[in-house]
This record gives sequence, structure tokens and C-alpha cells, in this order.
Amino acid sequence: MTFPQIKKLPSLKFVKTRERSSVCEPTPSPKLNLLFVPTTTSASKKPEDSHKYRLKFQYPHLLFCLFDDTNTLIITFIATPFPLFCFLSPFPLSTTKRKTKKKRLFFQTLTLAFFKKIWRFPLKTRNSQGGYSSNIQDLESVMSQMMHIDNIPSTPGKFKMEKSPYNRLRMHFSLAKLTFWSFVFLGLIFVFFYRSPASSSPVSSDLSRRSLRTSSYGGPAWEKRIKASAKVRSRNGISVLVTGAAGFVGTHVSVALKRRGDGVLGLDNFNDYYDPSLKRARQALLERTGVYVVEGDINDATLLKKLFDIVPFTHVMHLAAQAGVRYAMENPGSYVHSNIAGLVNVLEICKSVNPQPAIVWASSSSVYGLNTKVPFSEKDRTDQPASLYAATKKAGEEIAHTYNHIYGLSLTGLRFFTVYGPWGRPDMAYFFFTRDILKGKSIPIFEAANHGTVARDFTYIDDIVKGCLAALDTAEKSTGSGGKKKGAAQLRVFNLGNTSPVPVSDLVGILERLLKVKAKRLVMKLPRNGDVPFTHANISSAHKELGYKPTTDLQTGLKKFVRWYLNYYGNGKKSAQ
Ligand SMILES: O=C(O)[C@H]1O[C@H](OP(=O)(O)OP(=O)(O)OC[C@H]2O[C@@H](n3ccc(=O)[nH]c3=O)[C@H](O)[C@@H]2O)[C@H](O)[C@@H](O)[C@H]1O
Repeated sequence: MTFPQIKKLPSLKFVKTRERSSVCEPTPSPKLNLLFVPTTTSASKKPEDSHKYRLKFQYPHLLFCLFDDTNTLIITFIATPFPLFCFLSPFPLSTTKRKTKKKRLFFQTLTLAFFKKIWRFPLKTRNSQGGYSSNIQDLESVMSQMMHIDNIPSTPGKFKMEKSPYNRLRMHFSLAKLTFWSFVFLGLIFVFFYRSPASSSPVSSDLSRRSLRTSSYGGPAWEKRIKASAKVRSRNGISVLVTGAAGFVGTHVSVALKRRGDGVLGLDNFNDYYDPSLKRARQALLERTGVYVVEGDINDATLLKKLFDIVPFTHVMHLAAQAGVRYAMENPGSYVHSNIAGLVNVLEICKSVNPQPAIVWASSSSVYGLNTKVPFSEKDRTDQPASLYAATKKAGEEIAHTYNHIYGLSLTGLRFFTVYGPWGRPDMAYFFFTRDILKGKSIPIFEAANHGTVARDFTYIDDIVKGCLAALDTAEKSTGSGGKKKGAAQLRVFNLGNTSPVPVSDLVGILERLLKVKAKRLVMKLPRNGDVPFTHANISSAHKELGYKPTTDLQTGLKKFVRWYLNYYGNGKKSAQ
């Protein structure tokens, strides 16, 4: 029997041994050796096969070997993805049945897909040049090579280990390593097959991609942290549950509340809509301020109920949401999941606890949609949303009305106008324009029909924070208890904008001056992606009821943002994703 394909392989080596014995020749190589013996049948048909073959296998981490007291190999199986599946599945490697082979091939394909999808730790292989490489192509090639081996009837043989204490030590070390990685691998298989969502709908797969997981929670230490974080430290202070606390607005609001002595507990699912490391950095900032952020999803009713069991929050600042206008075309399900289902879940809990908290939550300027009457007033029509994002925020406002009407929940919706500033969102134009200008990449600047200007009422984060705190401070108590309304409750909605729209091209001009880099402008027609040509807030209602008065113009605000950006990303050495 010859193994022409295998001989050519860069990562597998076949070594012919001289005699048909169960003992391998000692080798100075630290690699694990797998003895490969052709079956008697094939050996008798082809006499040259009566030799033994020693396969130097290049994935030692993934090889299982079991030895008896005399160091004789008694069981071996290869824990590379394909054979491991053969081992786990009822489809043995040596089968000759076509049907079984087909099934095994299916397992192999699945395994490869699995590796491509969730392989996280480095797979180190020694390549033909003797160097180390680590990539999935290597794995793929080895797996395809193993299909050739698969066609050869075989049984594992026995071999004796080299007796040198040095080699034995190295072998034990390798065994420990491979056992560890093999367990990790088995664990990953379990997670992949038993914990992944059953449905293959685009919505569920998108949600799993964004890892909307709920971490485990509970225990006295966990509860202690929550209580400490939510403890009110000032006279007349409030205790606030801030959802989306590791988000842009959530971080700033949580810090401001904590600094003035309120009790604050954060909740965030740390999804990967944008770079989660930025959210983790915000979390670290919050922890330094004394705000604990529970990792969990607003759709997790059990978790929310538990949080209210531990702390009877007087207020909820509900900022967790799927943001972004254009991304709604890419992942519509995430908007329904967070902005509608998530909101309803939060309100369900709030209505059922006793006492009910007052709720302030984030709506959006996008609800004005195709409205052309400027500046946008809360009394203007909001029934022409231009994006699914806007539609879910508008739906949120109607849902708020329902919970206020039926259960007596005190609800205040805040329509934020394109909020920007330090610790901002990398998906927003001012943020990625900064990154791309620094990188020398061109930036797309949208223009309206007939070369019309696209403008936004850009609002600085500190002004928004003041508006949020004022909304919390002026919120009246909810009136219901035990899930029943006891009287009319407050229901409000406010614009929080800057009242001075700025064309996007001007924003780019400011960034160019601050960064001292000329932008490569790529002016293009506003795509039909949910964007509206302009926004402009009328804030008279917020001014009257909340004392809201924005004080930061775009030039000043962007200056603070750029300073933060350069500091955070190391003067452009490390750049935003
Ligand atoms: O107020 C809101 O309710 C929303 O504000 C924000 O949406 P927007 O106002 O659309 O902000 P943002 O994406 O920064 O685009 C800014 C400008 O750049 C233009 N723009 C954008 C991208 C691009 O490539 N080119 C471009 O010209 C674009 O046409 C626009 O004119 C929040 O993301 C959203 O979550 C929501 O809170």
C-alpha cells in the first residue's frame, strides 16, 4: 500500500519502520507518535503493506493517547475535529459502508463549520519549513488529507515510549497540554450543539451573532455589590436602575447621578453592535465611580425581577436600545428585540413591582421622520417614520402611553437629537469621520436632492445629561400598585436638541481644523437608507418643564471629543474599529 498524497503533505509525515513489531524506534522528536497499521486484509493483498507506519502527527494538542504502566499505548484517538466526531458519533473511522461514510462526511463538514465559526484559541502547527503557523486553512488541509487516511482500513497499534526520562517528561507535559485543550474542545462542542438557538431564522442568527447573552447571576456577593452600588448617599437622593449603562449616554448619565449622591445600578448586555471593548472601557470608568454594571439583557424578566427584589428602585432610566438609523436595514430583528420587546419587558416589570418606579426613557428625534415643519415640536406629527429605527421608537412612545393609561406608570420620553461627545458611539458619523480622516480614508458625505444640504441638530452629551437628570428629578411618582392603576399618572415627551442645525459638510470642516488633516470628501446623494435630510429641535417645552438649556456649540463639543479620541486611541496610533 502506498500513500502518495500523504507523502506530499506539509504537515503530516509518514515514516516506514523496518519490522512488524509493536515497538516504535526511539525518536528524539518531542512530537507525539501515532502508530498506524494497515489491516491484515489489505496487508495480505499487498505484501508491501506488512510494514508499520509511524505517522508523525502535527497537532499534538489534539491527540489522545492512553498508556498502561509499562508505557504501552493501549488506546489512542485523534482529537482533531473530524476524527473526534467519528469517535463521538456512531460512525467509525474504518467503516466501509457508503451510507455511514456519507453520514460521517456530514459530521466532518459540520465540524469544520464549527471550527470556522467559533475557534478562538490559537491552533499551532509546525509547517514543512519547521516554523509555526496558526490558521484555519492548515486545519482544513489536514482534514482533507485525513479523508485519504479515512479510506484506508486501519486499526491503531501499540508502541512503546522512549525510555529517556527527558522524553518522558516532555511527553507528560504534552499530554497534559493536549488533555487540557481536548477538554476545551469538547466543551465548545457542547456549547455549540446544545446551547445554540434552535431556529435558523435571520433574526435569531443575527441576535446570536450580537451575543445577546445573559450571564449567570446571583449569590450574596453579587447582591452585596448591587446594594452598595444602588445605595443613596445624599439627602433626597433617588435610586436609579440605568439600562444600557455601558452605552454612550448611559455611561455619562450614570456617572452624573452617582457623583451627586444618587444610588445607581447599571444593566447592559455588552452586545457587539460596535466594538465591545469600548463598552468595557466605559464599564471600567463606571466601576471607578462606584457604579456596578450587571451584565444582562432587558428581555430577561427573571433578572429584572431579581434586581427589583434586591433594590426597590425609585426610578428607571431606560437607555438600553438598538441605536443607529442605517443599521436597521441590515438587522431589523435587533430593533424589534431591543426597542419593542425589551421596552415592554421593562415596563411589565415596572408595573408589577411595588412601589412602581417612575420611568424616563430614550426616544429619538427620528420619530419626526418626513415631517417638514421646522423646528420640530412635540406637537408635530410623528406618523411618517423614515426608518425601522424611527418606527420602533415611535412604537415605544405608543407603548408608553398604554402602560401609563392602564397601570398608572409615570413615563417620560426624551427625543434625543444626534448626541455626540467623548466616549461616543463609533457607528455615528462624527466618530468614524474622525477615524477615517486620520487614516487618510475618504469619507462619504451625503447631500439631499438638487445638491441640498443635509444637516443635523448635533447635541453635546453634557447638555443631554442635564436634560436626563432634570427629567428624573421632575418625574412624578407612578400611581399604580400590585399591577393596578390607582389614579392618573404623568406622561411626558420632550425634545432634547441643540436648536441649531449644522450641515454635515461643516461638521467635516470643523474636524479637519481640529485634527489638522484634510479630509478626502466623497460627496454623494443621500441613499434611501432611513436618513432624513435635516433635524431641528424646538426645545421650548423642555426649557419650561425641565429648565433645559443647551450651552455647547458644535465647535466646542467636537474639540472635547477630538481631545478624548486622540487620548483614548493613543493619538491615532491605535484606531477605532
Ligand atoms: O437623533 C437621532 O434620533 C438619531 O441620531 C443619530 O442618527 P443620525 O442623526 O443619523 O446620526 P449619524 O449617523 O451620526 O449621521 C449624522 C449625519 O451624517 C450623515 N452621514 C452619515 C453617514 C455617512 O456615511 N455620511 C453622512 O453624510 C447622515 O446623513 C446624518 O445627516 C443616531 O445614530 C441615532 O441612533 C439616533 O439617536
